[in-house]
Amino acid sequence: MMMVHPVKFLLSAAKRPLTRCCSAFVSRIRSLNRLKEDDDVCAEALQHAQIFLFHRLSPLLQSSERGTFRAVPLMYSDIRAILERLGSDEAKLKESVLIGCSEQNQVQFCLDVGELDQVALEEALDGTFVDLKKGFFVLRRSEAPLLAKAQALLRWHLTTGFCSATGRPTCPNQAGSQRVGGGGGTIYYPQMSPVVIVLVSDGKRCLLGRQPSFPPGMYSALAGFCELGESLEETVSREVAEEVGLEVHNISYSSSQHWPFPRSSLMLGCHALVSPAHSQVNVDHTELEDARWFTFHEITSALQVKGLWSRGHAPPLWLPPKHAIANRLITEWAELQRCSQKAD
Ligand SMILES: NC(=O)C1=CN([C@@H]2O[C@H](COP(=O)(O)OP(=O)(O)OC[C@H]3O[C@@H](n4cnc5c(N)ncnc54)[C@H](OP(=O)(O)O)[C@@H]3O)[C@@H](O)[C@H]2O)C=CC1
Ligand SMILES: [Mg+2]
Repeated sequence: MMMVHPVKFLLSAAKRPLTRCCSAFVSRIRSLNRLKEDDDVCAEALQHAQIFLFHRLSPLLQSSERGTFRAVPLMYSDIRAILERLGSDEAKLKESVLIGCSEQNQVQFCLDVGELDQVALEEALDGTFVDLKKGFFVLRRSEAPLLAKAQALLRWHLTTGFCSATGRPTCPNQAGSQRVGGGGGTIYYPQMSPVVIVLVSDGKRCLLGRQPSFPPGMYSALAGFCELGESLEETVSREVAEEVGLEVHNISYSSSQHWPFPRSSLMLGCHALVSPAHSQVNVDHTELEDARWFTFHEITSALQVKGLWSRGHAPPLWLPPKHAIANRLITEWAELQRCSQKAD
């Protein structure tokens, strides 16, 4: 198995002095920003960083206990040796893209080696390149967002090699946080799509819908892409009206999440109410296979379902896994119901 050296890139590589009173978090953020701004400092950091390898956008994973996967961070020198063995060279490592910095001050990059032989790489690295759609839900919750971010950035680089206006090549900075060129010196930044996801309640029940592509029995909160010119509240109102024919009020923001499927989205999680007198659902079947109201009892039972079930023993309702913001919204709603039932 490939050894990962415990070398840490000390943030002192960022030479700009930081104010003494900075918290560790602020120091980390500012140092990361410096790496995005200064190609030389970033190239130096790369030599001591953890690098997560991808093959055609599938991350390198190792299976661990109880059917889970874990990410495999490698060091620069390890990857250089493997690249040389497989007929590539150190220059490839320059394509690495900065993705973050751990709490232990370990700078983290990712690199796609999709042009190299997958089987030979997997043998050399003692791991498997796993489709993120499969790997995401069995990765540790601390690792899944990092690999999702890495895949999003790598995909963006793969698809923005040329300027859409001039057709000329664009060139990344060393951190891979932007691409410049295309003839006019235009700077291109990674793009993502804002999406609202809303848990609608009538005070006693919550409304969930399912798309034909969902696994059997799975229902989730309603979601939809923001249109240009809309506020968060306007998107929530429009999506609920379009998909289930209801008018919502009391929209409140809960939290957000980067979501990698099918492409990078910023999921903006909300709660909203409908009046119990106007809660008759009218589903648009071009968008949803079904949508219906669920009671507190149905939701709390579904939240207790753990892991996968055997064929023939599927629960009546299956909710999105804990990695998904939909699960967080449903859990928040159930908690609120529990509190208000206690207060009654
Ligand atoms: N993390 C979580 O908990 C959850 C995440 N989600 C995610 O939310 C996202 C949106 O939900 P969904 O109900 O599908 O959205 P919508 O209800 O907006 O419907 C999707 C359709 O909108 C069109 N569309 C409009 N703008 C875009 C855009 N920028 N990118 C892609 N398609 C666009 C596409 O139609 P066409 O191709 O016909 O033009 C697409 O098929 C999904 O990607 C889904 O993965 C959903 C539920 C839970
Ligand atoms: Mg939708």
